[in-house]
Amino acid sequence: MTLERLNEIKKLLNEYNYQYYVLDNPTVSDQEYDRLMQELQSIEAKHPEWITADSPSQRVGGEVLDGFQKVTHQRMMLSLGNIFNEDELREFDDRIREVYPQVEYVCELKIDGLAVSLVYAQGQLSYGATRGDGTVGEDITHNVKTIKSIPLSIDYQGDFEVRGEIYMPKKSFEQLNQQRKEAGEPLFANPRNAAAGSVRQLDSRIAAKRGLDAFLYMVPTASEVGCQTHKEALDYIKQLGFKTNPMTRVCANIQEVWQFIMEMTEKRQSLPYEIDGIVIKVNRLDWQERLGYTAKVPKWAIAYKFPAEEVITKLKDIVFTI
Ligand SMILES: NC(=O)c1cc2c(=O)c3cc(F)ccc3oc2nc1N
Repeated sequence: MTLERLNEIKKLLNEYNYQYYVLDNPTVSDQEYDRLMQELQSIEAKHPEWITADSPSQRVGGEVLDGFQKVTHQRMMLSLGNIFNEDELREFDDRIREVYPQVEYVCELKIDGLAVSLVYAQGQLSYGATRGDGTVGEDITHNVKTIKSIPLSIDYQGDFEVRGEIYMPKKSFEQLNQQRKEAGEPLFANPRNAAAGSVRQLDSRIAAKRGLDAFLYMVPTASEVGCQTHKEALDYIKQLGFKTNPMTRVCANIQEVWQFIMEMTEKRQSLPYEIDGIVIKVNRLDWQERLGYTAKVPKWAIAYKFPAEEVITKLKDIVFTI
């Protein structure tokens, strides 16, 4: 019966997507994947009433919108306060330790992309939205669906939101600018602009070809699903099938945080995606709540920003001339 075959193929392709795009560890050849996708699309062409929102065929894009809908975030999407050196990091730590003398942090790479909120209902992706002004963002669901590491359905039946960063890997960025150069089109200045320009495309077929990816890093209702710490929240969404960043590290104190920052400053150039800093978060979720927010930023997290590249080259020059 072709409906059984259809469901069997969907299960296979979703599994292959997960292995290839989330685990970065494909187990089948591209040919085998394409053959199955063609079989899926031919069955769906014959039986459009069998097409579901989470079918792998929905990833290739095809919707062309005439404008973006607005979405109001159930919880504000704030940005992070910035610090730029070790002294400011210690000041951040001092402020936290006034309330909690012993505090464990989680350090994450600060992916240089654009923030996204993914909302699921009854296990299906309901919508994806940009941060916008923190309260109202743009509905970019049609383009989010083309990002193959973002699951179209999850094994969680209640309402569920997860937030992260959509980014363009360096390789995709170089390929895209090479194509644009050959086509005589203006180049993107950096992967962040290219990612932002791609998710703002009204035609999802264009976004589908941009090689976008995403890391998820925040679960607003983590404590409601039984997580005590931010690290547990990250592990929770990972087991739901979301892509989380493998470099994340729990640090027992601010010395270990600074050690991580030094290590990542070295490793930064070799990463397959751009980062513009390190995000440091208090690990315990109840302490995050207690520490709270200012009008614009959380008090329990901070972004250490790397010095801009040109500054580094200038400093080298100065040292050289002296
Ligand atoms: N770019 C990032 O890789 C990244 C960004 C944020 C945020 O913007 C952010 C904003 C908040 F209000 C709270 C936590 C956050 O955590 C974050 N964690 C990250 N890893």
